[in-house]
Amino acid sequence: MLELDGLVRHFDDTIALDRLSFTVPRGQVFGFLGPNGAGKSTAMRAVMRLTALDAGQVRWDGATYDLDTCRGFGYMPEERGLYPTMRVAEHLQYLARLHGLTTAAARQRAAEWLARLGLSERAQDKVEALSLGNQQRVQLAAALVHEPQLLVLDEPFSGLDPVGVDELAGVLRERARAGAAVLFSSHQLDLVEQLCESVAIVHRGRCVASGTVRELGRTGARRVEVEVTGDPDARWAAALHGVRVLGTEHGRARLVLGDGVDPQQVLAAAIAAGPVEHFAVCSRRLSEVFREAVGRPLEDVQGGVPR
Ligand SMILES: Nc1ncnc2c1ncn2[C@@H]1O[C@H](COP(=O)(O)OP(=O)(O)OP(=O)(O)O)[C@@H](O)[C@H]1O
Repeated sequence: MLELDGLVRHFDDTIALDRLSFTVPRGQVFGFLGPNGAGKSTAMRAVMRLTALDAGQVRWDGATYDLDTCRGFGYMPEERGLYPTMRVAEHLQYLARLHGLTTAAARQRAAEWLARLGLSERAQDKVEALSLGNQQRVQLAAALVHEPQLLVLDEPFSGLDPVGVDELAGVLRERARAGAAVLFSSHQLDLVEQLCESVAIVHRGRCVASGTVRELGRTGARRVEVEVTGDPDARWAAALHGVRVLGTEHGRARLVLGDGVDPQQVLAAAIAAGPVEHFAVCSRRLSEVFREAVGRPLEDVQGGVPR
């Protein structure tokens, strides 16, 4: 288990981490979310002992640890750090050796991970000859090559094509099933919602929401998704007390119900407005949880259209 406990980090007048605390259990793919500049990369660098803390502690399996322990972790930094003129396979073997593998094991693992990430044919190419997305795959292979028990990945999905996204999601699930703790940052909330059991949302250096995606979705005002034939914008709902139309998507309106509003009353109003094609009481989406947690309601950001 990885524990971030009251982390504080200042850069001159900027407070990058402001008593940040959350826990990443083993066996989970854990999403680390937050707006630009919220403190995600700084927190990940602190986990890897690459930045000093003004206060707080990071613990792995209950104990503080040194830089040497970090060599056993898998880390993909925000600033990608490969040697451009090294050949892909040679580069991975070199990094695997740095993580303590024997020459033979390094060669074997490098070949396995290149195959897994679809890069076997590029093994003898120089890193700089690869597209950005493929360089990213090499960087991921570098974080995975020693099959670490803790993976810390800073925006690992950015720049990957949809096949690459699926492959990486599969790899992260597999590592978690093998007992590793997997912490990654992302701005792709739909992907995080599908992939992660739990998330932490950081804003201005503080954890403003954390828990399982399911629990977080259940908190807050209830949502209703409804489709009335001929009225995709749910004009009928605007007149209902305590009901707000968040937006429409594919002909279905998403409504927020205030305290004490009974979904059955809303259903009755929908039926009165016309034939009801669809009606469902639903949880908050992660994108809605996120926007509310960072203080930017959905309608302020997207003109009311949920995505
Ligand atoms: N080396 C540094 N010197 C000065 N300020 C820094 C430094 N590193 C980070 N900061 C500041 O700390 C705050 C947190 O930055 P950080 O990079 O951790 O955010 P982030 O959540 O990773 O953002 P993004 O999603 O844009 O990558 C920002 O205000 C940033 O400008």
